[in-house]
Amino acid sequence: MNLNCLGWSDFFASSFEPLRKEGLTVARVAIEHKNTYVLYSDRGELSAEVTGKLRYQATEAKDFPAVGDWVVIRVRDSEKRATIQAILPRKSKFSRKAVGAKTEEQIVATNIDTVFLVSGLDGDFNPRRIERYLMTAWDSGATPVILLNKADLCERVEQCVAEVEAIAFGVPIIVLSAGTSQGLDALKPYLQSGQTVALLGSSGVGKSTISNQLIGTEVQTVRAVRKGDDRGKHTTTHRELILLPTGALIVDTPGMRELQIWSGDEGLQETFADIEMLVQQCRFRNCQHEREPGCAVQQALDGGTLDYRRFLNYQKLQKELNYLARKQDQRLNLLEKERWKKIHKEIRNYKKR
Ligand SMILES: Nc1nc2c(ncn2[C@@H]2O[C@H](COP(=O)(O)OP(=O)(O)OP(=O)(O)O)[C@@H](O)[C@H]2O)c(=O)[nH]1
Ligand SMILES: [Zn+2]
Repeated sequence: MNLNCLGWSDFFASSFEPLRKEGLTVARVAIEHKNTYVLYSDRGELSAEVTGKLRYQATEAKDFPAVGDWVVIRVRDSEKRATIQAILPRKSKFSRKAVGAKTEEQIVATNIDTVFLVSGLDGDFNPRRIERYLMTAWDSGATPVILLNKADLCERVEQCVAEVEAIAFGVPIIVLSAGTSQGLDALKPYLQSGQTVALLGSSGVGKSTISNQLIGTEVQTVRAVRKGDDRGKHTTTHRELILLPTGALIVDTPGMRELQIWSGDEGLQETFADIEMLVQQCRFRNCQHEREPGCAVQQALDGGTLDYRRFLNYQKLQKELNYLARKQDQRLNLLEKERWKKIHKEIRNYKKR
C-alpha cells in the first residue's frame, strides 16, 4: 500500500516534517481496539500501541488515535508491530457524545474527505433531519454530499429533490436506488484513489446496502458486532477503514451510525446561512425574533420566504448546542479542579519529604 493511496497528502506531510526523525515513519489507523490499533502502512498491516508518553500526556479520549488518523510510528520490523508516537493534526473529525451520562467527546472517525448524508425517499423522508446531518457534516470539516436513496419507492422524486435543494444551498444531491444499484455511478467522482468517504444517516436508510455495493461482493465482510456484548470486550473483526475497488477508502465504524451531536456552532452557521443573514438585519442586536419591531426573521416568515419549520428546527438545534456547551463547560471546570487537587497533593507530599 503506498501512502498516497491511503490518503496521504501535503496537508499531513507538512505537519510530519518537523517531527521527522531517524527511524520514524507514518501510517493510518484502520481499526481501533481497546488498547491496540491496526494500521495501514507502506509495509502493509501493522499492529500497534501508543507509547507510554502519549498515554501519560493524554487527558481525554480525543487525545488517543481514532480510525482515519495519520500517526507517527516507530516500526519493529521483525514483529510487524509499531509504537505510535504522535497523532498528526486532523483534517476533519466526527465526534459524538460518549455513551452514558458523562459529557465527554468521543472521536468516531477522522480525515474524511466526503461524507455521504443518506436519506430514504420512502416514508422516512424528512428535511429537518437532513438539516441536522448537514450541521454535523459542516462542523466536521468534511464536505457533504446528499444521497436520496430508495428512489424506486418514491413517486414524487422531483418534489423531494426540490425540497432538499431549498435547504442545502449548493450541496450536491444524488438520487439513487442502492437496492437495484441504480444511480451509484454518480458517486464515482468522490471515490477516486486516496479519497476517504463515510456514510451518515439514520437506521434503515440503506447505508449498508450502499457500502456493500461499493465494496463489491468479494470483500464483503460480515458485521461481527454483537449486541449486548460485555463492555470493553472488543471482538469485532471487520475492517473499519476499507479499501474500495475504485481506490477510495470508506470508513465504516459502528459509531458513525449512532452519532449524537457533540458540537456544531460552525455547522449551524453554514447550514442556516440564510437565517444567520436575516438575524444580522434585525433592528435589535438581541432580537428574539418574536414580536420585536424591525425583525427581519419575522418579516421573512410573514412574507413566506422563510419556511417556519426550518426556522423552528434552527432554534431547536441552537438550543441543543447551547445546552451541550454548558455541560461541556461544567465538565471542563471539574477537570480543572481535579487537576489542581492533584498538583496540590503532589506539592504537599514534596514538602513532607
Ligand atoms: N426498495 C429499496 N430498498 C432498499 C434500497 N436500499 C436499501 N433498501 C432496503 O432497506 C433496508 C435497510 O437497508 P440497510 O442498508 O440495512 O440500511 P442501514 O442504513 O444500513 O441501516 P442500519 O444498519 O440500521 O443503520 C434493507 O431491507 C434494504 O434492502 C433501495 O434503494 N430500494
Ligand atoms: Zn429578529
